[in-house]
Amino acid sequence: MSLRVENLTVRLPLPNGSVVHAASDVSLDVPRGTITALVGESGCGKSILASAVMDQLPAGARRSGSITVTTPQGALDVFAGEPFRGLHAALVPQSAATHLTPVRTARSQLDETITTLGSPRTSDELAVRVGLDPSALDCYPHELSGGMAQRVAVAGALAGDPSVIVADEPTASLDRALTDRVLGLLRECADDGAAVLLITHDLASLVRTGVADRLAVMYASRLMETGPAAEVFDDPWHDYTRDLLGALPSRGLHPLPGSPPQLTDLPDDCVYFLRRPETRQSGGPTALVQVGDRSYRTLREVA
Ligand SMILES: Nc1ncnc2c1ncn2[C@@H]1O[C@H](COP(=O)(O)OP(=O)(O)OP(=O)(O)O)[C@@H](O)[C@H]1O
Ligand code: NI
Repeated sequence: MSLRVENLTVRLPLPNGSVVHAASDVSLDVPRGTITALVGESGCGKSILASAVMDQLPAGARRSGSITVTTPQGALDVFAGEPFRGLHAALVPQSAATHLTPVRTARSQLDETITTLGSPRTSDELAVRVGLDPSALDCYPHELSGGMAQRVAVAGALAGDPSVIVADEPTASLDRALTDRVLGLLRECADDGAAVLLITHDLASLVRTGVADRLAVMYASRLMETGPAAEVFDDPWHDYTRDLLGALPSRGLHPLPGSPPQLTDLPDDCVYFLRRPETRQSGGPTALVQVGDRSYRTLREVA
């Protein structure tokens, strides 16, 4: 019941000949019973990592490395071509509204998921699990509020009792109260034994709810820092993490300098220094260095 990403590199060739560096040597462990939050600015590669975990990379993607989902029945290589989606690993999509078909009730869509997966669950049982009155399932998606639709999507993800849950911006369109409910739901899934990868750029909610056990910070296709969430929030080691946290309203709303880089044909060097020349940190090949249960990407000092 865990997720292990090892040395995952994903390259997306574009028609114009350039190549998007969507993930570069990413290694990440999400043990059972825990939530790891993957954060970073728009376009840094978070959703590509989610797609890789679900073996749903865009056509033409080149990848190396491995992703293993450990289930009660054993370890499963997600790139081996065996069916596993929904059963061993499930995705909670960003927008339930676009995920659900408008012409059928929530119940009929949930029932279809249950049947396809051969799950012993019932749609009423799943509705209750996610805090929905079962009668809400008889609505069409447009009759549901954003928060209710999102809970239907979570119910669908839970239908197969997955060992691994990947939630890609599951609270993007929700207000604070509903955000906290959906995050609370993911917490319950983890407490029941799932390994949860929560992708979000809503750091404020993470700080407020304390829902994440661990934090992984991504920048320009690479992990910059990982560690216990509370420790990283209190004492970020990498400049990028520090700047990202400094942009929070509770920490002074200091905007990050510049804008995120294009991910086409990135150098092997660490690129955050390009946005922060005053840090006097140069590029040069970098590495993620492990110190206890934390890790951070090293930068070479300018001599
Ligand atoms: N199908 C695709 N073909 C080519 N490039 C893509 C494709 N999907 C994503 N990319 C590129 O890969 C990089 C990573 O994208 P990704 O969607 O993973 O970012 P993200 O961190 O999830 O951003 P956001 O927070 O906005 O969702 C971006 O540069 C994006 O433009
Ligand atoms: Ni994304």
